[in-house]
Amino acid sequence: MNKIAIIGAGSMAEAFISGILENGLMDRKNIWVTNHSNEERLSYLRGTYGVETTYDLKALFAGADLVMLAMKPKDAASAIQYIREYLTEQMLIISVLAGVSMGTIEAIAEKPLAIVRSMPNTSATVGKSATAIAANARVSQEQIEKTKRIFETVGLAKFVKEEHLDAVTGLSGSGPAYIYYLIEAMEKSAEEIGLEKQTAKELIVQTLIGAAEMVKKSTKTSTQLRKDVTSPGGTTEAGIRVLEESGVQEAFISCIKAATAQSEKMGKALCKQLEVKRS
Ligand SMILES: NC(=O)C1=CN([C@@H]2O[C@H](COP(=O)(O)OP(=O)(O)OC[C@H]3O[C@@H](n4cnc5c(N)ncnc54)[C@H](OP(=O)(O)O)[C@@H]3O)[C@@H](O)[C@H]2O)C=CC1
Ligand SMILES: O=C(O)[C@@H]1CCC=N1
Repeated sequence: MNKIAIIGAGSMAEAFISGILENGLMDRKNIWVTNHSNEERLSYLRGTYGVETTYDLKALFAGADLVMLAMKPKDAASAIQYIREYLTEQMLIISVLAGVSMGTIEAIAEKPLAIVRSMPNTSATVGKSATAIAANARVSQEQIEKTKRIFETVGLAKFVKEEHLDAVTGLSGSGPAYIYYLIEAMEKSAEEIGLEKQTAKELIVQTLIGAAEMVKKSTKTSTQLRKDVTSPGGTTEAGIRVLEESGVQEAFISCIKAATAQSEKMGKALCKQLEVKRS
């Protein structure tokens, strides 16, 4: 791989920089990063990872065959407009923007582009992202393979149809937050029932890892695995009864649907913003 220009220097950008370097996929001198205006952040990335940082667009894009869009969706229109003259059809554009379609990116850039749209999650920071990726028709087989290699440096990478990416965003993009929410509840209850904080944390973490491994490796369904824990008249039955009475499973389903709808809404809002600008 030649050179990547990363536009946006936040947590997602850092996860990819770290993953690419740890896996020896690219030389640090070929990873170039820019952001809107936070020079301190660029200095941190330069100091920590030895990557190149700049606000000089000519230098940023010179020889770049990969461009990663890693700003917030609300900043996408202005950021892409700002760099559009440097984007070419030969480059591969990798987007991690929630809710922003490949068509919208081309519309902002006002030119056809080879784009992959992805939805990773913050577990990319520890190489454990669950990432879904879609590619448009201009992306070559070689670029698909490149993309897969890049995303596999931060975890699991699965190709899906673009129409499924909003649902993926609601499910696994936001997913870590749902799990942290559950962990918060487990931590609070551990404190209330008098368990020592550090011990409780270790037990909670191992319980989550163990349950995840069971779902991954067992041939049983998650429903069956839950039933296996639940002895008749026992503790789990008493606990699950409270969850059922409180409609917790339905609430989780509504939560994922709401996040999916929000991803769709964010994409539409950006389209509207563009229409308003043009009219
Ligand atoms: N966080 C998450 O869980 C996930 C996020 N995503 C997606 O990843 C993207 C990035 O998220 P995250 O890393 O959390 O965001 P951060 O807020 O951490 O970082 C955003 C970065 O974008 C930069 N930026 C803003 N405007 C511009 C511009 N005009 N030109 C260049 N850079 C600009 C900011 O620079 P400055 O600091 O100078 O303003 C900052 O470096 C989002 O689109 C999000 O939807 C995808 C999956 C999961
Ligand atoms: O909350 C968000 O919009 C981003 C996208 C997926 C996770 N975080």
